[in-house]
Amino acid sequence: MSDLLAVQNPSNDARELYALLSHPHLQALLSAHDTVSLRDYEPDLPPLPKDLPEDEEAMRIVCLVKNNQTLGATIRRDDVTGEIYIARVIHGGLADRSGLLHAGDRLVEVNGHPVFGLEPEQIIQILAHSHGTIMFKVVPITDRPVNNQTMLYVRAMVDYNPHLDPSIPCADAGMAFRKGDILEIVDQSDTLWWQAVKLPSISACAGLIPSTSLLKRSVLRSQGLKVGDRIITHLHRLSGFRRSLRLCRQRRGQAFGTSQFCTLRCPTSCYSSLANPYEEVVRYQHHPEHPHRLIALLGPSGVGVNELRRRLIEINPKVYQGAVPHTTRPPKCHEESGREYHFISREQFDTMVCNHRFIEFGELRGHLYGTSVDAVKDVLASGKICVIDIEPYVKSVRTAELRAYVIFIKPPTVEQMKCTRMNSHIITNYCTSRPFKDEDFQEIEDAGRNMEQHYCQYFDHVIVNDGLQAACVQLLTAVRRAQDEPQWVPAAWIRPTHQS
Ligand SMILES: Nc1ncnc2c1ncn2[C@@H]1O[C@H](COP(=O)(O)OP(=O)(O)OP(=O)(O)O)[C@@H](O)[C@H]1O
Repeated sequence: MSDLLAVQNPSNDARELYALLSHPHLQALLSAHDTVSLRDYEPDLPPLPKDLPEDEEAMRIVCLVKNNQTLGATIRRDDVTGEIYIARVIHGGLADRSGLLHAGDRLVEVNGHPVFGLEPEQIIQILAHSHGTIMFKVVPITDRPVNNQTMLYVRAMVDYNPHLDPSIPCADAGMAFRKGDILEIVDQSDTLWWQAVKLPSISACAGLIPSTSLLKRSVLRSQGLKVGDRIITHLHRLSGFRRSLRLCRQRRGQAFGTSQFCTLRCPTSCYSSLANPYEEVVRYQHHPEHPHRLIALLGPSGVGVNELRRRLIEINPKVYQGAVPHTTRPPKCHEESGREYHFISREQFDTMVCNHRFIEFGELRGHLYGTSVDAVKDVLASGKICVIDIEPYVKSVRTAELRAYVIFIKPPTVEQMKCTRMNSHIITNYCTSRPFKDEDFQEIEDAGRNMEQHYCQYFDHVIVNDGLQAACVQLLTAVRRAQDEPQWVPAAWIRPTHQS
């Protein structure tokens, strides 16, 4: 300031600088800076004793203030030496955020208690009874591994509860998840126990989850199987699957046992949650220039899947369309091949089955019916959104080719169905219908629960079909969202993986 004042005939810039520096706020800021920069912040440590041995280990004293959160670290005892080590530091937990404790650090004292020779449970007790600041004396690990892992996102295909898993090192550090949950795996450095957060994440702190191989083993064990056993997922015989038989689904029984259908596409035999308990997923935004995603609706028979599908198409037939099915039955006089059905011979139909060209097929009154992949692709190629209803075996539509967005139509409670379906009719057979009975509602509810329990991991969206109008609006919104907003999809759709 004084230098500036001393300048004779100061330039405009110098004058402006002087005016700025004279401003009281800036003066206060400069004064605060000078005060802080002159202060000595070094800790006042006692001088090191002169007779320290050469090989004295460098120790680190770490003080953490414990709040309601757990410390976010697990410990292990080396059975040979009796030393206690930090086994892992939970990503985002208190210890991790302090940046002062690392997996592999040797624990020497906790709050002044030497821990050598103690059992991990005894140390956990010391920690559990400590409040406020906890002091750890540790010998830091010398070669800390560099964490160069990339983020991995997976969809859980099975349920997991750490409190029911006897093999987890610390159940409280574990993270429970349900089928269909999206997990962000933040640490895979341990081959057995990974760390993950559930998305959308409300906590920055990760939890322990079993690695793929460990989870596979524990799921197999719970099913009474061993690693290496050939997994054949059973077709869950759920009562209440689609009854209207507009397309009679899944030709069951002897006919499919014939050699002709030996390569019959069995939607579940090779598609098992047990084989892949975590499905790798990526965030996928449908590109406006690519064909739309297929919309696949499923739900228990009688819940209203077809009613909703029909109404959606009716809203805007220029945008939404069903796929034209194939059949071996002869055309009726008003029918035209490629409009109501693709009329084909039994031999042609069998060839398509053998070539896996059907998403679903079945037999009704001696005739075969099926929805083909090509019929769906034709609709998609025309720029429309194809809407089909399927049985819950979704393997045939969860492909890179069709990229199906699966919507589960869930029944409301029996009491609610009694109100909303008072004037509706259930289709009991190919073409006959009658008013709903109470048993029908119970059957729909049971079948819905069963379906959800077995297949919820494949649902991208769930709509409760209570009021028809409201369900229709929800369907419209969900279908738009499927095309316009980013969604989690199997990584194999975007880049082939070993799972594909
Ligand atoms: N929310 C609703 N409120 C009232 N009636 C409904 C509702 N949803 C569907 N319905 C009626 O219930 C009956 C059965 O619906 P729909 O045929 O769509 O069942 P579905 O799920 O396709 O089963 P299926 O294929 O076995 O027939 C129809 O008469 C339909 O109009």
